[in-house]
Amino acid sequence: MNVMEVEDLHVSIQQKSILQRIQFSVQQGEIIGLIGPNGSGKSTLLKTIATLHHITNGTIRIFGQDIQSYRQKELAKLLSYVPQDTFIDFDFKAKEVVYMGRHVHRSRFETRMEEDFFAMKNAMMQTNTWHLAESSILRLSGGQRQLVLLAKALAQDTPLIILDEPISALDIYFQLQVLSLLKRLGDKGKTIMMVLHDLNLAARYCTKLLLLKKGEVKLLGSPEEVLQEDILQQTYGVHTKVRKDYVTNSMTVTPLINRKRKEIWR
Ligand SMILES: Nc1ncnc2c1ncn2[C@@H]1O[C@H](COP(=O)(O)OP(=O)(O)OP(=O)(O)O)[C@@H](O)[C@H]1O
Repeated sequence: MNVMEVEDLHVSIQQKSILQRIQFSVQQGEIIGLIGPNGSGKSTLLKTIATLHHITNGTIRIFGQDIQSYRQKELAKLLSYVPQDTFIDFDFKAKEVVYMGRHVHRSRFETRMEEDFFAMKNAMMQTNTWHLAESSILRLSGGQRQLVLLAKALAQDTPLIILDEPISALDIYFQLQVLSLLKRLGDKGKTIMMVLHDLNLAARYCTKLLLLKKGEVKLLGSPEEVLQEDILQQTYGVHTKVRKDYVTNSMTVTPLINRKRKEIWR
């Protein structure tokens, strides 16, 4: 089933073209790793899908319907989004932040139901944050806050989950916990699209990689198809060695000194 189709998408911000001719589709259960150099447009693409940026041209369809024709609440039942910046300025308990993910399932004056409690608790258990439920979000570490915001997205219980660098503040234990949780969700039919900078983890946990360069899709394919030495050289300007890791059985990328560019670091 086609969960998302993006057709000839162009996005300009303040008259500057950021995304051009973006075209791809995403099927149910896929875990798409959005990769590409700094400034290539990854966050802009996710924000545009989350309707935070105006579409200059083209179409994004979610479950066959143009995202611009959805009412906000309807779309929030289909798509949850966790931004790169997880700063929260209000003194909420962590569990209250996770409960916010449930708002889309209730009218404004409706009280919380038992199922909201279970969705909140389950999301916090899955992300190893249940012990932080009563803590103020202001007193959590950056990594703990990132996990709580992931829990909020899980509590929202949408078929499509969009995450901007969901493991950027996490130690290696929690990186693997989160990525294997997302993989299990993918196996259960959730569709996930996330920005990752770590190409090795992207190769290991994503079913497909979408490579952006200068606001355009350079390639969409399996990790084997996308992570090729010449493609990485052209996109990142870095010489790499790519091979299959015999422990994880996934592609692994080793960046090497780029002799041609005479870089000064070693
Ligand atoms: N609100 C904005 N106003 C003006 N320019 C913007 C805005 N947001 C992003 N840009 C520009 O759009 C381009 C793409 O930015 P974006 O954040 O999407 O890149 P990215 O691939 O997510 O980068 P990174 O890997 O560094 O997070 C950059 O040149 C950036 O300066």
